[in-house]
Amino acid sequence: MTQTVTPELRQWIIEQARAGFSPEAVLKAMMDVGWEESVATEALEQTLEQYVAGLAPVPMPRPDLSGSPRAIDVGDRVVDVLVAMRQPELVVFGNLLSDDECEALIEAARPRMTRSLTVQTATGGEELNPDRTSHGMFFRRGETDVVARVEARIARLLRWPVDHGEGLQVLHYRPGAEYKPHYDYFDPKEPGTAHIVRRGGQRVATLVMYLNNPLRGGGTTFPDVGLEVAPQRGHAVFFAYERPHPATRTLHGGAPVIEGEKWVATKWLRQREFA
Ligand SMILES: O=C(O)CCC(=O)C(=O)O
Ligand SMILES: [Fe+2]
Repeated sequence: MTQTVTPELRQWIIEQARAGFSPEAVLKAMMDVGWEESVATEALEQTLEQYVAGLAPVPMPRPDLSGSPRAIDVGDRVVDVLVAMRQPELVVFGNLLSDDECEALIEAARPRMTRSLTVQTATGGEELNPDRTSHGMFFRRGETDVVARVEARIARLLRWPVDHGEGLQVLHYRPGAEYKPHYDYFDPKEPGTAHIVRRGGQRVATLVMYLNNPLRGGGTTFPDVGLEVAPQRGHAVFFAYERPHPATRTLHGGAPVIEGEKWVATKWLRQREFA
């Protein structure tokens, strides 16, 4: 006797998937009530494929690169698109910040710099990290006029609300200082992550803005793809990670500064409002 796959069965399969059951578990449940393995497998594959294809894409911060623009007008400035990459999803921008804005950010940050800490996903606290020998500070969102202006510009460029962003972080590297390769998302396997993402959800994208010109060294490296972005005042590198997984190839680091010093401002974007 041939078995037919009804709309009710397809609906049931979708409900099981949405409840978090693995395809293997659903297959076993179907076979337990008498479905032939080949029919059940086919029904599962077809139904889930159609279901996933019909899902709305997850909204993400990203610039509008449709039509391959050479530059993007964000209202108060025309930002150059210098490099765009798919894997990792990455864009290098030129002319995002004016020299005056870079200077103002450095001067407002300078008196508040302390040795950089990293969020410790094991506990949800913060720790001194030997892989990170820069000094840093955080601005509150909108803390100064320049901060507010830059944040509003980023929101228009990346089409992501200001309130979904963390406060701007400023980092200062002296010769020899570096930030070893790391991911910016919070590792889902670490016990502290659940607590961290309660506020604003995961990090889904990063914008590193260069505030000065180191003489040598200090690029932002992406070891998985052998890419190094030169730190050039007013430029920025954007990269996005739709899920917190190494497959996004967003492993990156701040290469050691060889000569001169390096100042950057980092904006991390969250899934939801970061209150
Ligand atoms: O300094 C850099 O180039 C990278 C900074 C960075 O990775 C970060 O702030 O998360
Ligand atoms: Fe980073």
